[in-house]
Amino acid sequence: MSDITGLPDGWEVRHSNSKNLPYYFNASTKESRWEPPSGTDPEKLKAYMATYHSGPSGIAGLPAEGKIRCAHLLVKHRDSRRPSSWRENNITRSKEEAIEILRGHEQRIKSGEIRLADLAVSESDCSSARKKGDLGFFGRGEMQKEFEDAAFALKPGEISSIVESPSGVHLIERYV
Ligand SMILES: O=C(CCc1ccccc1)N[C@H](Cc1nc2ccccc2[nH]1)C(=O)O
Repeated sequence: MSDITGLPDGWEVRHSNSKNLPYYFNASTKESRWEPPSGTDPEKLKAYMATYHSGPSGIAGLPAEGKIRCAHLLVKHRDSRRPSSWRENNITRSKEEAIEILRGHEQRIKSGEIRLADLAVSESDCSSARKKGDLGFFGRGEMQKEFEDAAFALKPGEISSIVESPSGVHLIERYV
């Protein structure tokens, strides 16, 4: 059993956005359920939920358990889910062209010439551009899977390689 959550080994608490409710998920068996599994220590679980799942940012602005904070720079292309943005009403570039553009941004960022946040303001096709690409805190289950997996694989401070999602191609920087 996990000392932190009180749940049996392998089980974790996740957040259902659609129902805005916590649910219980076993990553190895892929089981999920609305009620804690048998073998849970109810007092430990109650304390854990009170601390980490009390609201979007948990206690005192700390990220609620399982939440991370990222910024990203998105370049859309004609096959993006929504090939339009604040930058360009009708985006017709190909995915290959989008990747080339993002490679250029990646070189400038990784050489230290400019920060991702400062380039996102003018170059990102996401509405978060006006917030320097900052997406705020999010947990698993809140973003497109390809984006989520890449973001959660980063350590705080790390910048991803080029990540493809239904929205386009991204560079992701994990803050917290
Ligand atoms: O969905 C949004 C808004 C994202 C956002 C989250 C939190 C704060 C501000 C913006 N924008 C889409 C483009 C887009 N697709 C994404 C997929 C994953 C992460 C960020 C993304 N941004 C679009 O503009 O088409």
